Amino acid sequence: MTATRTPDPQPGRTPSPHGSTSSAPTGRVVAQHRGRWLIADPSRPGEHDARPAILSGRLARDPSPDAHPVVGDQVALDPDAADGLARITGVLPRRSLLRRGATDGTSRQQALAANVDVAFVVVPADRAVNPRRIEREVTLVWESGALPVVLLTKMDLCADPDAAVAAASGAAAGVEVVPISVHDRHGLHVLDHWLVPGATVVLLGASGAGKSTLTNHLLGREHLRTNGLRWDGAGRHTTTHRELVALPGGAAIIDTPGLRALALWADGGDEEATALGQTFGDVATLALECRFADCGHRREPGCAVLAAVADGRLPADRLASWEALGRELAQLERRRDAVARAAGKAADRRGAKALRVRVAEKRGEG
Ligand SMILES: Nc1nc2c(ncn2[C@@H]2O[C@H](COP(=O)(O)OP(=O)(O)OP(=O)(O)O)[C@@H](O)[C@H]2O)c(=O)[nH]1
Ligand SMILES: [Zn+2]
Repeated sequence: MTATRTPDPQPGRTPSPHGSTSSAPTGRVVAQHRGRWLIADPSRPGEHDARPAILSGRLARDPSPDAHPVVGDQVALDPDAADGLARITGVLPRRSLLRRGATDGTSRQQALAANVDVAFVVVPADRAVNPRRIEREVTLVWESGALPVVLLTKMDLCADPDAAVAAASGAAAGVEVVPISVHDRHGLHVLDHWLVPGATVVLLGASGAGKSTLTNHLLGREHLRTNGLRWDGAGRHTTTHRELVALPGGAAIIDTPGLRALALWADGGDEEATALGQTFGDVATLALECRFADCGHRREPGCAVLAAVADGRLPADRLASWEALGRELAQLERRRDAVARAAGKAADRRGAKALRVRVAEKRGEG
């Protein structure tokens, strides 16, 4: 990723959600809290000078999934409300959208962060690398439209660095794997590659993986001391958590509760097949060699996937994981709320595809 993007629209003048040019002011959602959204000037992402806003009546009544803004969104504003509180009138087209599936067994989803460019999948190397978890998280990131990058953390505590890198690389075909240690300051400069001005990043990963340690390193001490988010003019602050925060070099990081450990969510259509195929490129490539185009890779004659398992080229666990994630995605797809299917998805999907094409081009260049 060598080209520097300028994702933020020019302050004050951006395409409206409907594509026409509008002079409505815009801003970026840096935090969301009990019916209030904290909006920053798009030219200065981060918590500084952010101001509170609520949804316009029309937007508040919009029932379509993903209609309401989340952290990272670019929004159109009506600044002229009589009570001095800005109204969010619309959400501008998204480059990506990270969602988490419902934890209650329904097909309800929750959008967590928008316009994320790069998701660092944080994997601790002080213990055995878990390829199944990497497969899941990388698939979810591809699905969102962001670019996944695997960070192997705590390399200073890693017993067998080569084996850890090999295990992580094997789980995420085609995804860059970066070994780092915040403790030793090892490998951290490599992250500058993605932390370009205007980029938005998130860290995903299990508890204890090293996300906070890395976030604090990236933010620097200065930011930690002034971590309060302003919600009103009365000097009240919330200090419970960070949301979207500007990094010293001009990138921004989104760190919200619930984003760190995501359940898989399928977007429907061909998207999940694409995301799965990107994570499991090796299996997908093998499957092209199966005798039958609709091979289920169970007991079919001439199955290239089973042949690869039999002679050790493909770990049986990886095949099982591919099948399990495929089943999970198919099940989510079946349970999906019909409303969600119909409403508001097309624009999202086009955005995700466009970004994926850009990412693919960039990876091809590099
Ligand atoms: N030796 C060493 N320890 C590290 C490194 N990075 C993080 N740790 C330690 O690993 C532990 C977990 O790190 P955290 O940053 O709290 O992990 P987390 O992913 O934020 O965990 P949650 O907040 O539970 O999601 C802490 O004790 C850190 O000090 C590193 O590079 N080297
Ligand atoms: Zn097969």
